[in-house]
Amino acid sequence: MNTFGRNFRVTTFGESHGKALGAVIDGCPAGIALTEADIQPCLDRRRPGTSSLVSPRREADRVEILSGTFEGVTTGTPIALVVYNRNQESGDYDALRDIFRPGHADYSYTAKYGIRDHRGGGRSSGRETLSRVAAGAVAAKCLERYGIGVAGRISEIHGKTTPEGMEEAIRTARQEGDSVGGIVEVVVSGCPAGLGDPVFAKLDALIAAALMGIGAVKGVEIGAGFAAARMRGSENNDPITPDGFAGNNAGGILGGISTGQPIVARIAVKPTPSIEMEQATIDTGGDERKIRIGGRHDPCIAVRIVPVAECMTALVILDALLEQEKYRGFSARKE
Ligand SMILES: Cc1cc2nc3c(=O)[nH]c(=O)nc-3n(C[C@H](O)[C@H](O)[C@H](O)COP(=O)(O)O)c2cc1C
Ligand SMILES: C=C(O[C@@H]1CC(C(=O)O)=C[C@@H](OP(=O)(O)O)[C@H]1O)C(=O)O
Repeated sequence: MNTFGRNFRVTTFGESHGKALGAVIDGCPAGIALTEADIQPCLDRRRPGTSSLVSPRREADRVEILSGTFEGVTTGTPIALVVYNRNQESGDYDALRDIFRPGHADYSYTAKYGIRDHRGGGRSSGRETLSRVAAGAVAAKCLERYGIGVAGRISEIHGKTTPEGMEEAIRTARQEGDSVGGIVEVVVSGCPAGLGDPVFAKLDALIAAALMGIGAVKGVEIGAGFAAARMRGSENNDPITPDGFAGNNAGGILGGISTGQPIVARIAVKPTPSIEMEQATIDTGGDERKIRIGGRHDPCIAVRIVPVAECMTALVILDALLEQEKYRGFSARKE
């Protein structure tokens, strides 16, 4: 499955070491002002090679809009977005052709397809997320019309919560040929009450699926999340007052439907699987092997995942908003 969403439908294509990656959006409302300049800043925040704390792969990640706009405005037809790969250096992966990297998707990918593009993980590469960010930037532009914003931040790296502590944890891990994980928080502001379904397509379920669908995300919590399991009802319930909710343990969602409060989601991001430190694994023939992984890798994916998490959340919120407009539009016509 390479398509996401019910109304604002996004199909992504491409591989990390192929010719290009991109997205096709079907269902974008017409009349939204949209040029590459609306998308590029999001891609710039995600791209590798921007500091010593991220993968040194040098990619400009310039986006081109191929279709779906006329004179800088969306036409309601499919929007195709493309970014060409320029700095693959696929030779880094020659030694990994027949070896499964622990923690990456090599083993399970082979189990599923029986064939694997070993260069950079192919479709399972974190680079695929540039396609979602490009599409998410368009969603965020649409959400501006409704006064809805999505903002993410790193709240923790390897247990450290100060900027200095986080940076040191990453640098130390990298020096030791290792990697670290972290926690990223995403907040949706300005979201109206009433988005999401009471069953199945609950807004929290959709957000969790969207965020868990990003590589390296191993946990999602909404509002108080796992901490709620250690509270009493009297502590966890957000009192309702004539002026609104006093507290937001619910994270802006009750019964799968937005309450109008900020929507708060947090994700647990695992340490980068490709590390230089020696690891035990097997090759495609099932024989024991020891590997040290070279090439260009992120020492901490949490650093780069922030715009990806924001964009996936924006896609969910816009999709839910368009869904809600169907209901509201229908009942308005009945009146
Ligand atoms: C933005 C981003 C950057 C990533 N960078 C790397 C990397 O440099 N090296 C690596 O081994 N994995 C990296 N990953 C993680 C792998 O893509 C991911 O762990 C792998 O696909 C296995 O999927 P899973 O962790 O969800 O099980 C990155 C993921 C994201 C989202
Ligand atoms: C290139 C990006 O991140 C890549 C994500 C990634 C992986 O295995 O997920 C592995 C590395 O790429 P490669 O070894 O294929 O050059 C990272 O640099 C990007 O996000 O744009």
